[in-house]
Amino acid sequence: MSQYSIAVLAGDGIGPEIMQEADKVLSAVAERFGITLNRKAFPVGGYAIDNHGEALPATTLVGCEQADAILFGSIGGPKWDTLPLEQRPERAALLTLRSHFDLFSNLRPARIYPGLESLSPLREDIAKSGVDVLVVRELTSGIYFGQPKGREGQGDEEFAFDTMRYSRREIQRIAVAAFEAAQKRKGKVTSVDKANVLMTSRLWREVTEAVANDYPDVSLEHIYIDNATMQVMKNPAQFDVLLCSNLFGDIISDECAMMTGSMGLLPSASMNEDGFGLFEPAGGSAPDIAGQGIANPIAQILSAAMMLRYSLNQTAPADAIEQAVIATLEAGVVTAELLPASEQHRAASTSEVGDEVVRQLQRHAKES
Ligand SMILES: NC(=O)C1=CN([C@@H]2O[C@H](COP(=O)(O)OP(=O)(O)OC[C@H]3O[C@@H](n4cnc5c(N)ncnc54)[C@H](O)[C@@H]3O)[C@@H](O)[C@H]2O)C=CC1
Ligand SMILES: CC(C)CC(=O)C(=O)O
Ligand SMILES: [Mg+2]
Repeated sequence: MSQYSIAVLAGDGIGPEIMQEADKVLSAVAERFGITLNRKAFPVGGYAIDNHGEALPATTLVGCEQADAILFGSIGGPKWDTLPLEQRPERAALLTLRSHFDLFSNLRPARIYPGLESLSPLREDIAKSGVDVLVVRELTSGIYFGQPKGREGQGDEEFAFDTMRYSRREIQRIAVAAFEAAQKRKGKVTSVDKANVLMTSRLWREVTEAVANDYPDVSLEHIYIDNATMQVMKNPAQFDVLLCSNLFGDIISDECAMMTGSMGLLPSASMNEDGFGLFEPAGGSAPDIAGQGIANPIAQILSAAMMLRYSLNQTAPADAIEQAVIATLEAGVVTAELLPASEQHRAASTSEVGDEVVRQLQRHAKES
């Protein structure tokens, strides 16, 4: 029997609430497909600072090293915002994990499913135009990691600086990931940059064009980030794979999430060259809605599906979860943020959505 070990890092804010629903779904899918998914929870983020004195305790890192994959919730929140940058949960835990495991390839798929266009805030004709975008974001370099960064000077002369830095090798490997993804999709890569002002973007263009020569079946176009944010609203169906640096991918993937209706719908996979990965919702800890039982658990559930697909090579269970999620949305079992003000009375809670995904999984098992 296939057996896997998963390090579960729920984190802060809505993290533990939505992780509980992903856990239910993993139990159901394991039972249906006869696989063993051993999950072990580890502290991370603000919770770990409060209870263990640091955002990424050594036991958590070792637990992740010993696992086949990491299922991550979200971290951070107002309570830890005033800590020095290097101690904050986002940098001390999440960026450290990404860097430690060399998780350079971040996949963020955003799709408006036929029949579910009403969930999108986009105008109906745009929502119905066939929106299916994969953001491929470089995740371990660029301005989030470049050195030097810091603050110097005093008074009005005080200044702060970050360094945006990319090597040829770093651009090349994420470009290859984008082209290979495009080969399995519609065969189009749109590379997002700011080559009219940034040196890193000029190198980015040069390298992506060189990589494109190895993929004659995939077309490559370039777009400036400012125009890209506009085009995603105006005509998202023109895009297949959006290849982005760390910063631009962070920004545009939130926009792509909203195209589908909610930040709470967008899962992500962060992979290294060995196929090891961390799987997490693209959004954050949502402190504005945490603790109310109203957060959308779908991004966390779909992240678990991506984990099964990409790190554990369990395609059928991953497909089954994705189908159960679509069936749940089609059945209208959705959290409040997906509904207009006039329909708030029919909003489902976080756990009701998780229960419905499990029910749909079990229903489809009986039918098949
Ligand atoms: N991977 C991670 O752990 C990330 C952590 N963060 C951290 O999270 C905290 C909050 O950051 P924000 O900028 O507010 O971004 P956020 O993504 O947490 O929230 C932005 C908006 O989306 C909504 N939202 C997000 N997830 C949702 C869900 N599952 N269901 C329904 N609505 C949802 C929130 O309620 C909020 O209105 C910060 O401390 C930030 O640094 C931010 C992004 C990623
Ligand atoms: C800590 C941040 C870089 C996380 C984030 O916003 C993201 O990965 O989308
Ligand atoms: Mg982000």
